[in-house]
Amino acid sequence: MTHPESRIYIAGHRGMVGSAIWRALTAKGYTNLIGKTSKELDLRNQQAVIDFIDTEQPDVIIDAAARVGGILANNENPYPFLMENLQIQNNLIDAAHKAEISKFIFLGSSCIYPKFAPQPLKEEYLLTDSLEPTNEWYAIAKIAGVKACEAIRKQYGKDFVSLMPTNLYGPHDNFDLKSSHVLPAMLRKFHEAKANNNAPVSLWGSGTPMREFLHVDDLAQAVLFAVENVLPEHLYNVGTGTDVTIKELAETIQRIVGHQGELVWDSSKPDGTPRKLMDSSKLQALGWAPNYTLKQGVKDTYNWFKKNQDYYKKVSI
Ligand SMILES: NC(=O)C1=CN([C@@H]2O[C@H](COP(=O)(O)OP(=O)(O)OC[C@H]3O[C@@H](n4cnc5c(N)ncnc54)[C@H](OP(=O)(O)O)[C@@H]3O)[C@@H](O)[C@H]2O)C=CC1
Ligand SMILES: C[C@H]1O[C@H](OP(=O)(O)OP(=O)(O)OC[C@H]2O[C@@H](n3cnc4c(=O)[nH]c(N)nc43)[C@H](O)[C@@H]2O)[C@@H](O)[C@@H](O)C1=O
Repeated sequence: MTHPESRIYIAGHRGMVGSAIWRALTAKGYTNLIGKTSKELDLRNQQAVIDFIDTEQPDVIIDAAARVGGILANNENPYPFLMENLQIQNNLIDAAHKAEISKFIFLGSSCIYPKFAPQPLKEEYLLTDSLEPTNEWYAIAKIAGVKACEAIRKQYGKDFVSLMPTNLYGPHDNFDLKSSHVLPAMLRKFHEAKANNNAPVSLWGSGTPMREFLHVDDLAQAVLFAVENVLPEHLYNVGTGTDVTIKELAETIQRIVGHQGELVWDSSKPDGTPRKLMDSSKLQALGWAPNYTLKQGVKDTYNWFKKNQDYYKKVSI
């Protein structure tokens, strides 16, 4: 069992997810959190990861480090999204296994499920059909991570568990317009267009795909739940259970930002998967539940965005 002095290593602690987990654990009284930037420890370097885990001997490892991006970044960078994610997670999982670390929490994504699987997506639909082509490279890496943790759990009885979040958003998101996900991209586009005399806003695809959005602080509570409990199965979906069309999302964000111009849909950009609503009832039955509504979450993120004008100007990948 974990306790406030447990040594917990959060890989990717500066990212949107890792920083939310750090906040949640700190608020709960955990005092021995360990974090390294990618400059200090490149997780693609196997020997460096082995040495680091051997030296630090954490009680728990949370893998929130990955090469992450929206639909276009995934589609245009298949090799790094496949290979860097395999390298990062393989190095962490294998070093943790060899150093006898007893608890490991792996973060995947809802894109691991087949493109046309029945909705809502249940954990058992994994590997029942083919993937969405815009992100199959990333999805295959994530599926390998789920399977590596499942294999260690099955063969050695260790508490290695995988959480599959739906599309996330919140403080410290990536607001770069080329590499970001849709929600931060819309916040920035509407904000800048409003300041530019309510200029038209160009959005990608048809607006008809549906997505489920979870505030990152709600995901962090799910990770905290997995830190503090031994979950009985190897794989859990983490979502709200509600989805919206991309057009509905645009209208919600447009209202919150107060933009009054036109919306233009750029059909040269991909739609991606038509729908990926998850069934998160397994984790909810154990006791986790989300708190934010989409409206509250978007308002919270927009406030954060306005206070951090320099942050979102970070360079693209
Ligand atoms: N964003 C989303 O909508 C979703 C995210 N997820 C999952 O959550 C996890 C975190 O995503 P998110 O927080 O959004 O991503 P971010 O891009 O915000 O953060 C990723 C983190 O990974 C670290 N990292 C990347 N490459 C390396 C490397 N070679 N060595 C060491 N560290 C590295 C970065 O460290 P540094 O800052 O030091 O460079 C960064 O802090 C990922 O596993 C992702 O798949 C799942 C579903 C949806
Ligand atoms: C989390 C998840 O994230 C990715 O999958 P995705 O959900 O398709 O990603 P997305 O957020 O970028 O787009 C969602 C929808 O929104 C539309 N859209 C409109 N206008 C903009 C826009 O301005 N930017 C972006 N990025 N999308 C836009 C866009 O065309 C698409 O229809 C994968 O990386 C995958 O690997 C993964 O795990």
